[in-house]
Amino acid sequence: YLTIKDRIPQILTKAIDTLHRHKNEMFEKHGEKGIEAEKKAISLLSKLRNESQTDKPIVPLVEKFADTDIWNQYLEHQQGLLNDSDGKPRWFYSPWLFVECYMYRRIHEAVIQSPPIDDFDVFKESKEQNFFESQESIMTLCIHLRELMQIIEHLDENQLKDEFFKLLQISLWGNKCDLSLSGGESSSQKTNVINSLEDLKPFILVNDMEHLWSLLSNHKKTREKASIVRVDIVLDNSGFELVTDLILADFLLSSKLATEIHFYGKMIPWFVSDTTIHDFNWLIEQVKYSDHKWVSECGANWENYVKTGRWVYHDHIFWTLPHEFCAMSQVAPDLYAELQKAHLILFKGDLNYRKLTGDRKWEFTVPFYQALNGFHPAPLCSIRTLKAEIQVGLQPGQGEQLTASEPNWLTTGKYGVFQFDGPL
Ligand SMILES: O=P(O)(O)OC[C@H]1O[C@](O)(CO)[C@@H](O)[C@@H]1O
Ligand SMILES: [Mn+2]
Repeated sequence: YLTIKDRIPQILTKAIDTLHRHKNEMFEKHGEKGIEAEKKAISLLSKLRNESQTDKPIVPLVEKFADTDIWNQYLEHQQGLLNDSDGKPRWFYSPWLFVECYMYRRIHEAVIQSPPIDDFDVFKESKEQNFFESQESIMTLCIHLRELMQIIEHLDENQLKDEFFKLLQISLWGNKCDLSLSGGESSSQKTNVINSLEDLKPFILVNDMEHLWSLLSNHKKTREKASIVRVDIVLDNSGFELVTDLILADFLLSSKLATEIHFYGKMIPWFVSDTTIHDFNWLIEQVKYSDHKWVSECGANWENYVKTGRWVYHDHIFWTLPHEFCAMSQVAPDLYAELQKAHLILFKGDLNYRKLTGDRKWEFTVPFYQALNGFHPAPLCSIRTLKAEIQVGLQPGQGEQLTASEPNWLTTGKYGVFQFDGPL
């Protein structure tokens, strides 16, 4: 209710304002046609805002795009779920996950209906701002990584495990910084997160980090010389969070816990801050051109991993569909088959958790395995701070206790989980 009532209008208003402010740039690039296109996109977004605020029916997509038919089929499926046979799904009377995804897909539709500005990312500015505002933390993390690289060969098992756990936790708390929860308002990282890790530990409600370590360190011990250990990361937000993920990915290679990292991002701008291929490349470039020698070395290494294929970035339209992940093997069998090649899949963030668990009102004690509802492409782990009212796999009484002491514990991003599924 809060998302549809407050966040969506706020995000749309911000998108409209962004288009307004780029008017001159569009004129310089495309002349009068650019101005016309900007006007058209604005009017489509205003219409969208009005539809949502007045609880209009959710209408099919009209503009042809790779996923238009799948979306419209899904809409029909939603309609089929309504008891009332000629009732249409509406903004305030449909599943949250579906409506929220639909809103971002309609923003994209407004933009692709407005050539020549059809590649404009209305959230790009906010994502870049998040990166620049987190500069100091990013620098601290990159320097930490470079220092680690110089001694990594000399670390014993326990020390390596400690470092692995540190970088996992940094990537977890990096997930606090998304922009859709704050309605697109700035949410950057300003404190030194490395020093806060010990204080934050009590807020990790499910902590399966040990499983991740035993899985990867066993592969490292038992693998043949030229064989592959592949870790896949389903990315969430660009900016600070993406830096924490790339640092973890760099460490996995340097520590030889993995030999290949595969990343998955979004094909269209999504939930304000989610990473697209453009954001991914832009961020690596930014880090590479840092004035600080060690920071820029990180960027150069990352670019090199991409060039040499040790880091692989994948696009797939499935990630911006409204479907829960248990539908993946049906809806996107090629993607499911790709994920099956991983030795471990890390799912970053809250939206991925909602899709892993089908965004259902599960009992807190339901096992994660059960909530995954048949989605087991490979051993997987959700790394997520809690921003939505879904949590499974807790100890009996744990959820109730939290509710009694902190009514908003599920939605503030203060708590986090490392939740693992796979053979032990
Ligand atoms: O970037 P994350 O961690 O997926 O968080 C996004 C979350 O913010 C919200 O958009 C807020 O409504 C949730 O729907 C979503 O789960
Ligand atoms: Mn996100």
